[in-house]
Amino acid sequence: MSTGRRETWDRRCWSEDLRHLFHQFMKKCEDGSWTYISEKEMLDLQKKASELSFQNVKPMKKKQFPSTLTRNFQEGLGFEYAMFYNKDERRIVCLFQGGPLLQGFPGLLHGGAIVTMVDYSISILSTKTIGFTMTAYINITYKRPIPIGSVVVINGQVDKIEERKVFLSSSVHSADEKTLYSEATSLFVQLNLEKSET
Ligand SMILES: CCCCCCCC(=O)SCCNC(=O)CCNC(=O)[C@H](O)C(C)(C)COP(=O)(O)OP(=O)(O)OC[C@H]1O[C@@H](n2cnc3c(N)ncnc32)[C@H](O)[C@@H]1OP(=O)(O)O
Repeated sequence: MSTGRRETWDRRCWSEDLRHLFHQFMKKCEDGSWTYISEKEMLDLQKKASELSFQNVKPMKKKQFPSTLTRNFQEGLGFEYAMFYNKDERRIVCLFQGGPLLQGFPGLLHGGAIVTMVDYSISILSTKTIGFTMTAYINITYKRPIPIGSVVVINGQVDKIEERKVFLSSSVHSADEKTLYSEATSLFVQLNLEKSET
């Protein structure tokens, strides 16, 4: 099934900064330490998630699952991002450019949009680390406001795994790494599908 979106490097709405960082990370993928998480992989994850049955939620009918929140905006107006995964280091990097529909204070990104992108990035990391998980909590500290249209780098890492619990920390920096915008700590819990199906 098509996402209706082209792969990221085709997007005209990307700023020069985002394109530059994207190509830097694609270079890091050449030795296999990092992998780019493609639109197809994102879509496959979303599709698999839609087929799960847990907490009395019935699986969705095949071919009737919507995109995740972050892909439901017209190109350039909402969440523009690309993610890279480092399996050995249990890390994820999300290059993120927030568009005008994500505005809070005039000219600045809404805090809800920022935490959405952080949460989604680390949910991909925790899911790739131990299987499907949900956010139990995410504690975010906003240190500096993020201008609409600027490019930020979200770094997420797994700090600790205790059975079904994955503890993660994350940060949001400017592309030049000089400004720390936000920091977060979070717990994701692996879905207990057996328990929820009973
Ligand atoms: C592929 C697409 C992915 C996109 C996902 C994007 C990320 C999201 O938006 S997820 C949506 C937001 N999150 C939610 O809606 C989750 C709502 N909460 C829940 O459903 C449940 O509380 C859930 C699944 C987190 C945990 O429930 P359950 O599986 O029954 O676990 P439960 O047995 O209660 O707890 C397991 C362990 O976690 C701990 N735990 C659970 N919640 C918390 C919490 N909030 N704080 C601290 N510890 C917690 C428990 O204490 C327990 O620890 P231990 O094993 O040491 O005793």
